[in-house]
Amino acid sequence: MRITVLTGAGISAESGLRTFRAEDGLWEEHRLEDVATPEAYARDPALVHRFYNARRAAAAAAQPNAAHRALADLARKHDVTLVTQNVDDLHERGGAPYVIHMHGRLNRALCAACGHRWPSPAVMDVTTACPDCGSRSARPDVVWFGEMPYDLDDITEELERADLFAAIGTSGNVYPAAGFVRMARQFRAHCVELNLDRSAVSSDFQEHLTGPATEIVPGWVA
Ligand SMILES: CC(C)NC(=O)[C@H](Cc1c[nH]c2ccccc12)NC(=O)[C@H](CCCC/N=C(/NCCC(=O)O)S[C@H]1O[C@H](COP(=O)(O)OP(=O)(O)OC[C@H]2O[C@@H](n3cnc4c(N)ncnc43)[C@H](O)[C@@H]2O)[C@@H](O)[C@H]1O)NC(=O)OCc1ccccc1
Repeated sequence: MRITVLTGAGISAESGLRTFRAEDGLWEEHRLEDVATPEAYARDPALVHRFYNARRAAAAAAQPNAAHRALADLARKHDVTLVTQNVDDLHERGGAPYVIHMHGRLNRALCAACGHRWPSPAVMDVTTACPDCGSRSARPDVVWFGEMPYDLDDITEELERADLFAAIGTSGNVYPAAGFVRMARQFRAHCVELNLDRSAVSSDFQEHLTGPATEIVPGWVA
């Protein structure tokens, strides 16, 4: 059985990482366009660095939970492609052998001048230099709004050959990720949504498991 799994911020919520749209969500005190767009970075790189330094520290202090570990088990037993919108590394620390980070990673830096990538220092700021070209235009290696997500060709290929597509802890508001369920349906995959509550694309799924990820994901995997 070929399984493609898409995860969002909800799977890391019980590890203490804030989601985006909840009342105490990340976007509460920060306007998305002020911290997660290339324009924001050009306008006020110091603010953007502070935002991602805080998230990098929170992710480093967090521990993978039972949902992360259950997906690692699933990946050891089945032909699983694990795609995440999350920029934390809790899937890997939960034992997942391979993870597609379609929106990038907090623990990697990207040189906006030469494109070089390297393991991110815990704290970055406007003086952080690229170890390759020396220019001081280091940014977090995350995909900002208006930028092309990573590995879309590989993801599309997996969606086309999936027998089962599962979305876990995602609100279905951000594209192209929110459109994956429709692509999987087109290729006759069975689609299941695992979430605390309904999402913006719940009607596209044939099956719904509702509850906290640490409770419903291990049960679904078993
Ligand atoms: C706001 C939205 C309308 N805008 C977009 O979607 C835009 C524009 C757009 C493109 N196509 C469209 C079509 C229609 C409308 C708009 C668009 N998309 C883009 O700009 C994308 C780039 C988007 C990526 C931006 N970067 C992120 N992250 C990295 C940075 C960072 O993290 O700072 S997005 C970021 O927000 C999203 C947050 O969503 P979720 O993860 O779902 O989190 P959320 O808080 O919303 O929901 C949490 C869910 O969990 C549940 N939950 C909570 N606790 C638990 C719990 N305990 N257990 C279980 N579930 C739980 C909740 O109930 C809830 O349902 C994630 O994707 C996350 O990565 N790029 C692009 O389109 O490029 C060109 C292109 C063109 C053609 C083809 C390809 C590309």
